[in-house]
Amino acid sequence: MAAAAHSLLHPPAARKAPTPTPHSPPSPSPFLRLPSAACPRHPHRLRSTSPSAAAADLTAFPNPSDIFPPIDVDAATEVELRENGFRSTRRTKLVCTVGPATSSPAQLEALAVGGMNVARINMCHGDREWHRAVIREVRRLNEEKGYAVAVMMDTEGSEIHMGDLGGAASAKAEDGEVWTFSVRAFELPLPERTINVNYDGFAEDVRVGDELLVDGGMARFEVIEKLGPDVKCRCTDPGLLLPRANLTFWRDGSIVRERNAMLPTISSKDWLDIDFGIAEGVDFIAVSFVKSAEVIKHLKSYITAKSRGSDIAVIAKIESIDSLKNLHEIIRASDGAMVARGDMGAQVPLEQVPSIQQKIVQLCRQLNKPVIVASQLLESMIEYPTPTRAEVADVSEAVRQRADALMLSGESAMGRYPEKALSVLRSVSLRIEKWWREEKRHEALELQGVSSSFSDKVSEEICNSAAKMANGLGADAVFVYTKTGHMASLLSRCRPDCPVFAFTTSTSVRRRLNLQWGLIPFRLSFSDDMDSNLNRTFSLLKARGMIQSGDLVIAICDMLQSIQVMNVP
Ligand SMILES: Nc1ncnc2c1ncn2[C@@H]1O[C@H](COP(=O)(O)OP(=O)(O)OP(=O)(O)O)[C@@H](O)[C@H]1O
Ligand SMILES: CC(=O)C(=O)O
Ligand SMILES: [K+]
Ligand SMILES: [Mg+2]
Repeated sequence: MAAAAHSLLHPPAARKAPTPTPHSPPSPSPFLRLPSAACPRHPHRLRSTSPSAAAADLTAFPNPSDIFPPIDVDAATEVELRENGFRSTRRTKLVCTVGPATSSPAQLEALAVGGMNVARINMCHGDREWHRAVIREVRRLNEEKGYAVAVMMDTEGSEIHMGDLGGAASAKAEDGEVWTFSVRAFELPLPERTINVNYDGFAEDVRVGDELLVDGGMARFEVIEKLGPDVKCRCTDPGLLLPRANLTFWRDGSIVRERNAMLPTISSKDWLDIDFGIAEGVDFIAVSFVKSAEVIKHLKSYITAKSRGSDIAVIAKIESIDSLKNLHEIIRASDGAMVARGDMGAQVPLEQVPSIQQKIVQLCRQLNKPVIVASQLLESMIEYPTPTRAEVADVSEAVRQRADALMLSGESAMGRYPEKALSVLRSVSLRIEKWWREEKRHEALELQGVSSSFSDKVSEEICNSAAKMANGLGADAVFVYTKTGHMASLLSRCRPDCPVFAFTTSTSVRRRLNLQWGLIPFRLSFSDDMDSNLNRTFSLLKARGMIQSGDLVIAICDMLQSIQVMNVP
């Protein structure tokens, strides 16, 4: 299949919502007694008419609820597959923080069309009703329009931060101005140049002469006087103060961690938010300011007990010095990690952030955990319609490191150009991935074994071999039939040259696979008869224009420890 040329920063014309497949409507199978050939939930999706597919449906899956719809893939991905061919589909996944700029149904749909794989909501901002409305709208889009956008809830955590500025969108601190940072509760409106601080011990812990950094240095103050609960500070680096911005204080060149180091990673408010997330069925919970593996293990067992079967993935946000000390254990205990460069850059010298990013990305790959690179990737696009060259280079570097996902924060939450920012991530990812495939494919990362049990080791070896064969033979795709998603993630870990079509029976596994590099997750019911699975998949995908006769496919499966190589008939 010809790869369409993707021009940097000039993505193809904005795509419309998917249109009906251009096939003539098939006649309904006599066995299935369907009212029409169209899927009732997704009327634009036509069912396959191939006799072999119908026969496979009938023999392996007699329950009609398993058959509706026979195969399901994210609508935006389907358009991309049909337009560009699957060799050039995007491998790097995209996470968008949803905020006031993107919370309406139309804005959310525009992000889904633009390739958002995961919608992130940040519990630092907004109230639960607001977040509930966003989660439900994403679910509705998935149900009614055929997208497969997953939802990630990000906890507030209990680090020190400012209050909400009495409702103002931002405040400007100018050089030399004196501001009051206070732990008092104020009546609204807030007195002028006053900032509320959420941590009760703040006024006791800081000392005159300390430096106070807002958002890791977006504005800087010097503590000049302490008056009971009030701390007077002079602005030494002017900047914009945003609601609930993070605060750190520094003494003699290092960050001060007094009693606030003892604050729990998951606060009582966070636990309530987590209950809310479980009840709303989010796919991922990202835990802010993780310090140890214990908190991740605790949360995972809490989720298991509370959510009875539905598995929510726990993502460890690496954004503090403590998390760096315990990096291996934390990542091992988690289902994935986020390089949260915003707060990280407030805790370690900025020049260390790039090497820390690279280290975390590589470690996650070794340990087979998806990793998200987050914060300020396209910061200038909060205000401007094009990124800086340096931002494009930063995005390129994260793609080149082969991180699983890139994340937009303020760019999509409250910026002026959320869709443009997303399209920049998309086109830079596509361009760098293509360049990598063409030029850099020999710079492979030496992967060590990650499995402990014998059967997992077998799965891992099969995935390694399948990926190697796919590269060696120039295969068009690897197909993996997986109930839990585990084999799909092992394949993704190999970062093969071709995309991985991951077929799974469960919608929640399918949404979780959305975060992993190079996977195109499909929901499909399948049996342990691989020949019938393959025939059925080929005819379903061919009917939808997603594969063609002659395409070379390598197929593996959870249940059978074999590798098949075949051309699509
Ligand atoms: N739900 C929301 N309601 C209002 N504003 C929001 C919301 N979500 C995000 N924002 C705005 O977008 C900005 C960037 O969002 P983001 O989630 O990246 O915040 P952050 O403070 O950088 O992240 P974190 O708190 O996880 O470190 C926030 O500072 C806030 O101004
Ligand atoms: C995303 C986030 O929490 C950070 O960068 O700090
Ligand atoms: K957060
Ligand atoms: Mg943070």
